[in-house]
Amino acid sequence: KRNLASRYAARAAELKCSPAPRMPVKGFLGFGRLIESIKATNAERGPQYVVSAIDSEMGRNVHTVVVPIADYELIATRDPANVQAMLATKSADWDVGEARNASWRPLFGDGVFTSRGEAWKHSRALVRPQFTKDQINDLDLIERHVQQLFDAIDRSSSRVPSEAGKGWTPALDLQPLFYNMTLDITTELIYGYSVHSQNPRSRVALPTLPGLAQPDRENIGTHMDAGKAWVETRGALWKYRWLLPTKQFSKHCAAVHAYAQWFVQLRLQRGDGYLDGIREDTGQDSGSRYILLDELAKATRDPVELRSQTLNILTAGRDTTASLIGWIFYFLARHPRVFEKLRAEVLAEFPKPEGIEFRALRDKIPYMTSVINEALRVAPVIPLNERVAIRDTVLPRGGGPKGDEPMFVAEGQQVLIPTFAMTRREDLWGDDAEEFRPERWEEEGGGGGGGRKRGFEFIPFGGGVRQCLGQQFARTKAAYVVVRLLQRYDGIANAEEPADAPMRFHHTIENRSGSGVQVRLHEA
Ligand code: HEM
Repeated sequence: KRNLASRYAARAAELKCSPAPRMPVKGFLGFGRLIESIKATNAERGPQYVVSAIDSEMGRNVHTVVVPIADYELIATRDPANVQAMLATKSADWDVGEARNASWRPLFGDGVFTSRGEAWKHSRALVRPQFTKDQINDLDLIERHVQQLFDAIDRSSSRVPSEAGKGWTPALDLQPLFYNMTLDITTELIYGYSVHSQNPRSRVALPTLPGLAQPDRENIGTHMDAGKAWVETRGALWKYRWLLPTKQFSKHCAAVHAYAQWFVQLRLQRGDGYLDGIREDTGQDSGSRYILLDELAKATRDPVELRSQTLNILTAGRDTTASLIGWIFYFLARHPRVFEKLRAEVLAEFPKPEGIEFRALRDKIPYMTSVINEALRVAPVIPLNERVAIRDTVLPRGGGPKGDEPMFVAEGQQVLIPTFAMTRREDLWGDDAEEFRPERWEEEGGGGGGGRKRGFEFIPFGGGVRQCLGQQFARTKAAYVVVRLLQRYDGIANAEEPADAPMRFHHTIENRSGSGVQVRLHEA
C-alpha cells in the first residue's frame, strides 16, 4: 500500500498537483460516513446531507474534498470546473462507476444508461438516432393521457360530495397521478401498448403468445419502484452490496424482465406488421406512429438487447419526467404570484386546448422555461451523479490550500458529483440560492432567454458525452402538461400540513418530494 502511495505522490508531483483536503474518518472502521449518508437518505434529506457535511466540517468555501470511507476513498466535488473536465473536456479519462453497472444490471440489463466503455458507445449509437426524430414528440399521444389525468383528478374530487360545485377540489396528492401518467405515456411510446395505470378499464385485450404469460400491466410500476429502491441501496453500499439479501430484489427484476420480454417477443413474431397489429388491437390509428421497440428492432433482433435497451429508456424517461412535473406543482402551490404570472403567459399564447405545437412550447412561453429551470435548480431530479477515473488523471481544481490548484486522481478512484450542492452555492447563485425565484433566469447572466448560458454549475440533464438524450422530449412533455392543467385550473393552494414543512427528497436514483404534492385546485 505504501509503495502505491509513494508512486501516486511521485506522479502527482510530476503533474504539478497538490492534495485536496480530507474529511475526518468517522465511526467504527471508517463506516460512519456511509451509515450517516444512508440514514440521511432514509430520512429524505440525502442531497442536503452532502451540503451540510462539507459546509460544517470543511467550510463553505471548500468545494472539493477527499472522503475516507472504510478501506477506500471517495472524492466529492461541487466545483463546476472539475465537473466539466469529467463530463466533457477530459471525458476520455472517465466513465460511470462500476457500481452503476453492477447495481442496475440485474433490473434493467445492459443499456445506454447503465453500461460502460465500448458497450455504452454501442448502446448510445443504437438509441441516439431515435431522439432526433420529430415523431418522438407526439403531443396527440400525450393529450390522450392528460385526459385520463383530468379524469383521475375528477375521481379524487368526487369522493368528497360536500365540496362538489364550489370549484375547489379537496386536498389531493398530484405526485402519484403524475407517475401513473408518465408510466402510461412511456409504455405506449416504447411498446405501443400503454399499461393504463390511470384507468385500467382502458386496457385492451392482448393477443396470446404461446408459452408466455400475459404481461402484468397492473403491477409493473410497483415492481419498477421497488426494484429501483434496491438499486439505490446497492449503489450506496457499492462493494459491500453482497451484505444485502437478494430474494425480494430478484423477484422485482424477474417481473420487470417478463413484462418487457413479452412485447419483445410480440415484435419479433409480428415483424414489420407490429404497428398494424397495434392498430387492430387498440383501435387507434398507429399508421404513422412512432414506437421505440419497433424502430430498435429494425437495428437488432437480439431479444435480450431489445429488452434491456427499452427498459433503460423506460426508467430514464418515466420517473424523471414525473418527478419534474411534480416539483413544478409543488413550487406553484407555494408561490401564487408565480402561478398567476405563468398562467397569464400560458393563456395569452394558448387560449384553448387545440393547436398547441411543439415549437411554440419551446420558444413562445419563456417564463415557462424559467419556471422549469428553477424547479430543476432548487430540486434537481438527479441530485447526485458519479464518475470513476479509468486512468491516472488530473482534475483542474481542488488541490492546495485555496482549492484552486490541480489535483491528482488515481485510476479507479470514484468521484461523487453532487449536482444539488452546485445549485445551492451562494457564490454562484446569489444570497437567495435557497429560494424558488424563476425571475433569476431572466436576469443578466441568468441563463434564460437572451442572457448568458449557464455553465456546468447547472447540469440537470448531465453534460458532455453522456448528456441526457431525452432532454427536449422531457421539457416539452412537462411544458405541455403544465399548460393543459393551467388552462383547466385558475387557482392552486398548498394543502400540506404544516404548510411550511421543509422540503423532503425521496431519493431512489431520481428524487421526488417525500411529502408528495398536496394541493387543492380551483376549476376555471
Ligand atoms: C426531467 C427529466 C429528465 C432528467 C432530469 C434527466 C436527467 C438525465 C441525466 C442527469 C442524465 C445523465 C446521467 C449521467 O451523467 O450519467 C441522463 C441521461 C439519459 N437520459 Fe435523461 N433525464 C430526463 C428525461 C429523460 C427522458 C424523457 C428520456 C427518454 C425518453 C431520457 C433518456 C436518457 C438517456 C437514454 C440517458 C443516458 C445517456 C447516456 O448515458 O449516454 N431522459 N438524463
